[in-house]
Amino acid sequence: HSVGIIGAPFSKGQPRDGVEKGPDLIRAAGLVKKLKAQGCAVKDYGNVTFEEVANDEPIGNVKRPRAVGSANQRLSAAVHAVKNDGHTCVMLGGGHSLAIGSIQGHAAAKKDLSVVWVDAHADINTPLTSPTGNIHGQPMSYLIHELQSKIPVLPNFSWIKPCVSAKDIVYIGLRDVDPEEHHILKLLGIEVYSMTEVDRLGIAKVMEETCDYIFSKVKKPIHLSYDIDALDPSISPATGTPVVGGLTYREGIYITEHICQTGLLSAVDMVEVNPKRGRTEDEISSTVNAAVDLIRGCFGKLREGNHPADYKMP
Ligand SMILES: N/C(=N\O)NCCC[NH3+]
Ligand SMILES: [Mn+2]
Ligand SMILES: [Mn+2]
Ligand SMILES: [Mn+2]
Repeated sequence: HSVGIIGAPFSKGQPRDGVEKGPDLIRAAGLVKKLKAQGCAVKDYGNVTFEEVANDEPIGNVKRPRAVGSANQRLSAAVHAVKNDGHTCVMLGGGHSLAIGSIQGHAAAKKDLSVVWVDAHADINTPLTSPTGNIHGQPMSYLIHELQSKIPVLPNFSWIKPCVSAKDIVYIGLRDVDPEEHHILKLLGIEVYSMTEVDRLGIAKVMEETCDYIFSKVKKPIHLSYDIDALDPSISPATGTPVVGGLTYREGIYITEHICQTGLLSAVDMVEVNPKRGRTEDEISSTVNAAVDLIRGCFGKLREGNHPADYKMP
């Protein structure tokens, strides 16, 4: 596996700061070294620098539109470059509003994508349905062809081109969905494996059905957007909007192992790690270590163990 890492220390899609510390915390936990140890070629492209935007007044109830739009435009260019260099892109957040730039930049390089969104939340409010106006609850709405008639003009958002079809999206882990989002999911017929389906089917069947669904038509590169709050707060408490009844560590890892074995993973986001939301160092390290382990699972780490193809027994 050839991996390109981008840090996106950005928090303005949501009201709680601290999430901008995610990229460097994940690096400090040894991500690059561990990926190299499991046989990956890794290039760390560093952190995207974001411009300060003054007087970023809300538009309607959409908060910090100019900062979020500008940050995602820069992130989009960075992801596009990593893909053009031939790597699988790992975007370390930062808040989930960054999926706008990550998916846009990925689509600029790869055209048609499948999106697997692992999250307690659907993040599919439009600017007009969002109860809070926080853009990290809205990123998908800016990306989906079928929702474009519902998106108003926003400053610094004009560069965004819708690039994902509703039929190419699968959600896993949902358990805190706004009524307006639920209506959108049903209206668009988007494939959803909420925690109910995870309980009913078990994670193996969920992943089998997910892959059957996204491969039922032509096979497309996979964009895996992983919000750490998909995991149960007992594992990943240091995050902005924890929700009880989440994925176990084992289920979370199974998802990444299964996606890896498809051979189609083309970009992964790991977002919403927020050290300021951990009450103890242990809570922070549990959250950060889970993020690292999930990424390692995306790139071939198996719980049965691994050994290099060229290993020669002494
Ligand atoms: N973690 C969050 N999204 O994934 N928070 C914002 C969405 C709340 N409805
Ligand atoms: Mn955000
Ligand atoms: Mn999210
Ligand atoms: Mn979430």
